[in-house]
Amino acid sequence: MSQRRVEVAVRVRPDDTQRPSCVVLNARRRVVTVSDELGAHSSLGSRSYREDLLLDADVSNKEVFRRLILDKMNAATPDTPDTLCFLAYGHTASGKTHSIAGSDAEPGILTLAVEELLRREGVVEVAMLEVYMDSVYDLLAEGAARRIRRRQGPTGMSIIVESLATCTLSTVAQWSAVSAYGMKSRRTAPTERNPRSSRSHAIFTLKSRGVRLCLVDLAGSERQTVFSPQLNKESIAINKSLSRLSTVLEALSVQQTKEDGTRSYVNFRDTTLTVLLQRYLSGASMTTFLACVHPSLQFYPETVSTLRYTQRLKKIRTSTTRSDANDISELRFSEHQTLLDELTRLRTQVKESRATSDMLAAAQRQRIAELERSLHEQRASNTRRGASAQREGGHVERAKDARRIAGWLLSRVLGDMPQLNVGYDDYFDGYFPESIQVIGYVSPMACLAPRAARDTRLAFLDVGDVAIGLSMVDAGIPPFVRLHKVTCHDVAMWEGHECDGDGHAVYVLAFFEVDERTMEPIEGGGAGRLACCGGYLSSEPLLPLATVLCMREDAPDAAKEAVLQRLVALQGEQEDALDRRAGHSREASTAMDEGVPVEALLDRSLVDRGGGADEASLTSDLSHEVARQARDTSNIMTPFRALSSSDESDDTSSNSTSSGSSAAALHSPAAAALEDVHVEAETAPIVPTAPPPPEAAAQRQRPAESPARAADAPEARTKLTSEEPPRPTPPVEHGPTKSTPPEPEPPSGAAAKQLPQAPAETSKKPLPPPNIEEAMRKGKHSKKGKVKGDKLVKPSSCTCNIM
Ligand SMILES: Nc1ncnc2c1ncn2[C@@H]1O[C@H](COP(=O)(O)OP(=O)(O)OP(=O)(O)O)[C@@H](O)[C@H]1O
Repeated sequence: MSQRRVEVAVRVRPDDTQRPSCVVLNARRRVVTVSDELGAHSSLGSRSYREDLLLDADVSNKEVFRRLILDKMNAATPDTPDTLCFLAYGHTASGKTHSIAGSDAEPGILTLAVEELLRREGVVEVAMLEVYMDSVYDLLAEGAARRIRRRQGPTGMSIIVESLATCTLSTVAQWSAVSAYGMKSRRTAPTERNPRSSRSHAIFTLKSRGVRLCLVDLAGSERQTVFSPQLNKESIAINKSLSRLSTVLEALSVQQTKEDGTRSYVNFRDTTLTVLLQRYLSGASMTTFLACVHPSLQFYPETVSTLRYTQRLKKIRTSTTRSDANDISELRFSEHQTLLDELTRLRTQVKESRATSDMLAAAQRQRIAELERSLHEQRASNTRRGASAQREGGHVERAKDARRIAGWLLSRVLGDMPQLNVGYDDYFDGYFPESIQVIGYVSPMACLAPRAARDTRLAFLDVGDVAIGLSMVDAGIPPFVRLHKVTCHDVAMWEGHECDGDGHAVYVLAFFEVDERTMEPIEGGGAGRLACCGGYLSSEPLLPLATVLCMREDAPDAAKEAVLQRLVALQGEQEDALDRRAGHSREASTAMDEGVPVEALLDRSLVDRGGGADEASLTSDLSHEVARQARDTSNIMTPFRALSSSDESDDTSSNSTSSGSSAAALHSPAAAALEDVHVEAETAPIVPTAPPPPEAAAQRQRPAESPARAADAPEARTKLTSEEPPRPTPPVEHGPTKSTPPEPEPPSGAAAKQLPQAPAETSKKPLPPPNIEEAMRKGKHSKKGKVKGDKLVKPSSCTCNIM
């Protein structure tokens, strides 16, 4: 006996347009009214349609699933068809795909059905296909295998889709993977009304022991107003298949039972879609049509058309037919047993992998706790350090600014006196392969204290860019960065160096001291390990000790000079910003803006120091700061430690009159120069000076005095410095050769233009007495050669140290 097995539900999606609504639902009477109060589509007027079920815009997919599928699954009896079919129908952008496939935020009916079947039976078989331009494509197959053929089953009622891939699933995770793959394979395209409009009809089949489900996401009926050959072709195919479906439904709705008990003929063969849906519309299933509508007045004609369609569906009557035994969707008993076995095996696997992941999670939790503890400790120690810095010298921020400016002034001195950097340069040079040369570096002040010993507790990061390297001194680097070990010589593996215009590579390496609390070596061959040296992983933000610029040794000097000029220019920009903030004069940076060579900056800085009262007091502040930092090695930004006495016995024996790390740092050649700057700025009037008498030169070559001695004898220091000529650098003795002092090497290039040749011609402030001979006597021969024979010379490519 024929009966009604097609149910119709109307779902109104939320309105995303700013237009008035044209749909009113009367849930009690189950009537939808579509009205055009503004008369925009007056010819159609207001219509009412009675439906089986109404779902308004607040209803979720879960609720739709419960009311339209779950309730039927629960109410199934041996007399009802074992197949449930669910078709989403409606115009474009009305919410069909949202209902069936859902979104990341809201799972669709398909996922909810898979989860339910897995819960009930532990296993489910899934197939997905799409009908595109009247051809069938397997959504779970790849490449050419996607296009598949259909054929009539032996009884004529069923359709067999040949070689359709089916997946047997036992977990939700497996389903997630399968559905993501299948959905991605669907043909979609942006259209006028839907940025992800389905260009095909999709049919999803779920089979388990008791139930089989067919979910159909029909492509939306649409009118193309924008000309696009492809979209138009697709639209024609979509509208044609929907129109044939409509014809079939119309025929079914008026289908008569003949005298011999047979039913009048309905032609399903015109399109692939109707062929595939035949069994679901002919009594072998309980079928639900979900008519999706958009409430906006803009979609008034489409909404009326969809609801008219539903009226036809309500008239369809079918007689029950049983499933075709040869249908591919049939699960046979032996298969069932196999599936149960597989299910048991998979469940055991899941249990085991859960145990493993529990162990991993416990280890990770422990590691996180450790990291949090050390972070906490470090924060506490930073706070203590910050508080003591405030007690000592006032505001921390101001001290930082002063340090930067002081560092810059000092770099001008050192820029022209590379011999004072000898220990520092050698320190970094010692780490790199012969082919790589250090050409400049950016560092906080106290790092200038040379460290002769090769200390392997250093790590570096190739930051790839001079500007980034410069800003890192202040900003630091974020945590969880992999750093190279200092011994890493595999230059090809250093990341992302920049190249100058002529293709000369510039390596910008930020150096960090290895701290066991915040950095750990990466052991084993895991993915996090650097292939060249293994590397360290930092778990905390870090501030570099120094950022070192390197180039290939054989790069032309002009290229090296250009990189340094760029560094100087960048530093100038930073200094400008600081000046603006602090309200200082910009005069000091003018030279950099104009691109004056590094050598010339020394003179300009000395002239600046001879300026007005404000500058003099600034210089005095700065020189205090310089000296203070030379003593202070505890700052977080200056973790270079002082020279140990075993490393530098010569240094300490010749220079030191006190002990302890700060004293050691102070008596390095650079620190001696700093001390000189300090004393001079405090006491010396700035006067043009005469060339030094030989004794003064000899005096200048003596070891630097301790701060205590300097403070005790300001007169002597004043006298000494006032007698100092700024240039030329005196000859030095080196090694065993104690011959006649050679002539000082004349300055060359830009330096020759800028540096005074005779003291009488200049008003520049005299240079503090650097302890050059001491530095040279220490025998720190840079492999780049800062000493030639008995002569002290500038390196062929200048080294610039800028803070
Ligand atoms: N009930 C709803 N709740 C929230 N968002 C919805 C709802 N219905 C539809 N949408 C959203 O509207 C947009 C269009 O919906 P969807 O893609 O489902 O339309 P469609 O009817 O399948 O269109 P087409 O036929 O062009 O493929 C999507 O971004 C979707 O998330």
